[in-house]
Amino acid sequence: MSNPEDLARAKAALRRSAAAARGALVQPGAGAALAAVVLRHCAPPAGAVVAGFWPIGDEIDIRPLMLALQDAGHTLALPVTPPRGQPLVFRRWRFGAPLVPGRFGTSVPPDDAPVVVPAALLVPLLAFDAAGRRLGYGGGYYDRTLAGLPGAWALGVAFAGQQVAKVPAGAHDVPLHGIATEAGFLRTEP
Ligand SMILES: Nc1nc2c(c(=O)[nH]1)N(C=O)[C@@H](CNc1ccc(C(=O)N[C@@H](CCC(=O)O)C(=O)O)cc1)CN2
Ligand SMILES: Nc1ncnc2c1ncn2[C@@H]1O[C@H](COP(=O)(O)OP(=O)(O)OP(=O)(O)O)[C@@H](O)[C@H]1O
Repeated sequence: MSNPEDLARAKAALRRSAAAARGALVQPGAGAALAAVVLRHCAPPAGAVVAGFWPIGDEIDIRPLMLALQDAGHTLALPVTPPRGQPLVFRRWRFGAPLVPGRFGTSVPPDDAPVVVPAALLVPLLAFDAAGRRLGYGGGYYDRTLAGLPGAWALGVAFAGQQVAKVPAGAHDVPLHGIATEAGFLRTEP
């Protein structure tokens, strides 16, 4: 997959099929099961600032996990989406603090919430594979963001059914260190 047009086409096709298939994976209790998996198998380092995200559409609900991490003493942050081509900005947030509408239907902390640099990131995705490759919505936001945070620990979070045999990837795609689902933890770093 060396040709950029072929890669873009393959990603677009997988994006369509993965988005169409994800709705059938949504199940009550998945968010709580995901939280238990992460706390047991791949909890972030004590005290780390953890970037989550406010779920949209059919994404797995990571709010039980974020609440458990806050209760364990972590500072939480949520991404604010800048114009295309720029990395995400993370602002501090805790349960009960306000959220305002952001780009692409996201909910984000207001402008007066302090900007923080996360040491660990919970990363949303449409599809993943056993090598830790991920397919997002196509904005390239997480790839740009992770490229600028080389020391950060990136954990993909998804329904187990979002795994595919192979996610097509190019030079910009930053692999995840692991993927947590409601069914278990898959370590993907070498
Ligand atoms: N919950 C969440 N927050 C996030 C992301 C994400 O993937 N999920 N992002 C990841 O980069 C950034 C926002 N970027 C985004 C870029 C494109 C689309 C997008 O194309 N959305 C689809 C519909 C998604 C759905 O409802 O399932 C669309 O508008 O057609 C969404 C977010 C930061 N915040
Ligand atoms: N670090 C980067 N520097 C420059 N361009 C990048 C970088 N990362 C991604 N891109 C570009 O952004 C566009 C979208 O990338 P890609 O299809 O991998 O998005 P995605 O991973 O599905 O989306 P997201 O990360 O927002 O969830 C592509 O044109 C890609 O070349």
